[in-house]
Amino acid sequence: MGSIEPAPSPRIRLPVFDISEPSERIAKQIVQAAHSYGFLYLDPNGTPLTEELVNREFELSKQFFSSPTSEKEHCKIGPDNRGWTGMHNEILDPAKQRKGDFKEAFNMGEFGDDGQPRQKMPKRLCEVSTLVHLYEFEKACRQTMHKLLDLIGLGLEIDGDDKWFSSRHGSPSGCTVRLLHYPALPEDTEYSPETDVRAGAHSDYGSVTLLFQRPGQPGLEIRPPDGSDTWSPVPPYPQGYDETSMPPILVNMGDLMSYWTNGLLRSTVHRVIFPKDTKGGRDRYSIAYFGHPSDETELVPVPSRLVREHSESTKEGKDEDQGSGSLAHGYGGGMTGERSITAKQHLLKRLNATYSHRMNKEEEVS
Ligand SMILES: O=C(O)CCC(=O)C(=O)O
Ligand SMILES: [Fe+2]
Repeated sequence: MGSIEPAPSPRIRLPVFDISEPSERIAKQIVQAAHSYGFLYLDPNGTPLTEELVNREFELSKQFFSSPTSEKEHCKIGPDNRGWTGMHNEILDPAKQRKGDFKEAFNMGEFGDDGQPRQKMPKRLCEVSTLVHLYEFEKACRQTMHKLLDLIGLGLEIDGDDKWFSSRHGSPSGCTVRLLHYPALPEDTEYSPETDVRAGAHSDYGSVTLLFQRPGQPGLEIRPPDGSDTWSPVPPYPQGYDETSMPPILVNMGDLMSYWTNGLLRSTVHRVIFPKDTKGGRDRYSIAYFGHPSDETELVPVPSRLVREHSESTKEGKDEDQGSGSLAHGYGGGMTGERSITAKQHLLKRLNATYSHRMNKEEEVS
């Protein structure tokens, strides 16, 4: 008898928000989506992230990843979480994966106020006009994050401070632009779709993540809100979206946002798989902007009636696990036990966990 096909993934319809005219109504809807799904789409309209800016970032990403391994190795990732990490070097869900993620990535930390990078940059990304662009892209991501955070603050009815979140997202911080490349699998490669994945199940560490996807390069899946042990695809274009323009920006809440709101905002577990129909025959490129609060921000409870009410209603509940792949959401049990760690301590804690799973071997990028 042939093998049994896994049950089809339930489709969920994430809302798309146009924030060109921010309002209380939109703010409430964003908070609702961040609570229910932990994920939502942003129409680039109303953000400084133009098609030109995003396309250029992807072009540079392609150029960098196509450079020889020896060049990329000059900028190998270190404990500061900046630089290049090669194929199978990270394993995001060690309990489930047979081998490391089928991906390579390049992390860029914050640029200085002078527009210069604070890390060793690869040859391909060193030209003056390239650095100017990379700085502009990072700035546009930061501005978009601030606008989104102000809407989240408004939707959460934060006591007397419209900029509660954004004023806590300055510099220095762990904010990172991450270029990602998931190479196509050669035709005859043996792989098992459930254990060999492009990025294992995980939740993000920071406050909010912006994710840029490319047309025709699907693969991202999230745990559905009902907590079931299935996966729902999050395609580059949501249903009914005008596919002649660039894909909307995907936003998700990270562990820190969940921690800060005692789980009111959901840090949803997600993964990236090889598309089932093309048998992994196509490369996927994506770009993530991981938003983090300023390093010294103390993670005291968010002063919001809604967060307080949520905390009351879940007081009886148990602490949740931290980012396990089998859960619908990540680290949400923030307000119990010891508190008041800083954003930097929070990030280091999570990075240390990842580092113990990073394999310190020489990588070959095929
Ligand atoms: O490539 C993607 O779609 C997602 C990447 C991701 O989830 C991550 O790097 O945290
Ligand atoms: Fe992620």
